Amino acid sequence: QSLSANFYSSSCPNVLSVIKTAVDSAVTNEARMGASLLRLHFHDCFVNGCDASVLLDDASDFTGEKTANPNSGSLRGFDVIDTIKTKVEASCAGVVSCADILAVAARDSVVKLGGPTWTVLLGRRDSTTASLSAANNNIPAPTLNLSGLISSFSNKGLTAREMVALSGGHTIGQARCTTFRNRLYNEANINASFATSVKANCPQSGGNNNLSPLDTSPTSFDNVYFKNLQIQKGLLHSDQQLFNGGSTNSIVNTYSSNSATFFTDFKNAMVKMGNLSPLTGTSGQIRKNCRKTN
Ligand code: HEM
Ligand SMILES: [Ca+2]
Repeated sequence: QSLSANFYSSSCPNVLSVIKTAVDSAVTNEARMGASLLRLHFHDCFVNGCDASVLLDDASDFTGEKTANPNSGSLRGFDVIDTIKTKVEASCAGVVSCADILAVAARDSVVKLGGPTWTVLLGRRDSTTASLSAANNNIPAPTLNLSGLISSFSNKGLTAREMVALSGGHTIGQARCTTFRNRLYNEANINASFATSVKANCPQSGGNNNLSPLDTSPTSFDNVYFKNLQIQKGLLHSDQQLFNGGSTNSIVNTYSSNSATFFTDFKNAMVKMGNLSPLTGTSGQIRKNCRKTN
């Protein structure tokens, strides 16, 4: 089976409005939550497909993905997903998957922060297991160079251009000092005054969890991330790799000068990422609680 826009139109007609209301309220309360929900969907889809594996706590028969290196002490938004799931279960028990809730919440987050909208295809089901090792191996690290970033996305069937568009997700949200310290203190392709100001909150030792914004407008989904890359103000090593004289410089230039092109490419790439190996039909299950299998 393939996913479809109207999957819940008779079984749970209000599901999209329930999710939107809850996301709007969570993002109004804390803008960063929109970023966190977008990232949750990405970290779900890159690990054995969009099957809500990222939401599972450790269980007796598997270790969850929450303790994987890219996720531990970093992923957030699980409580918001739980709140949404409780509301959805109240009107449509056992019908809507956690994986679909994540995909819709990611879209609604982007829209709430000023980004493009798109139709989320639905009908994903939830996994009955999780993979710590796949999370460690498949989620790209911020230490990767351009070639590593391109291969990481190409392993998921995504092109270099789609990798650059999706990296534009870093137009919102924050990162911890531990993920960009080496760039601040040891890299040359960084704007000097930018490095100085970020160093103030990310010392050479200590402060691992201190946060800095991923672009200079971290609560607006816009193309400022790409404008920042052009002036060597990428926060992560991996961000600046997209504009470091290589094959993706021209894509960054395009997105920087034309936000409509960025928005179109971003939403198309989000739909493609959202289609990564979903469980459909009778595979998997509809979890009652997103944190554990039924
Ligand atoms: C291209 C490869 C990517 C790498 C190496 C990467 C790496 C990272 C890192 C290291 C952080 C900071 C985590 C922390 O300090 O706790 C982060 C945050 C974030 N990432 Fe990525 N990421 C990538 C792609 C993506 C994609 C494709 C999306 C979504 C489409 C995305 C969305 C986000 C968001 C929204 C945040 C901020 C989350 C928050 O504030 O809670 N990233 N990423
Ligand atoms: Ca921004």
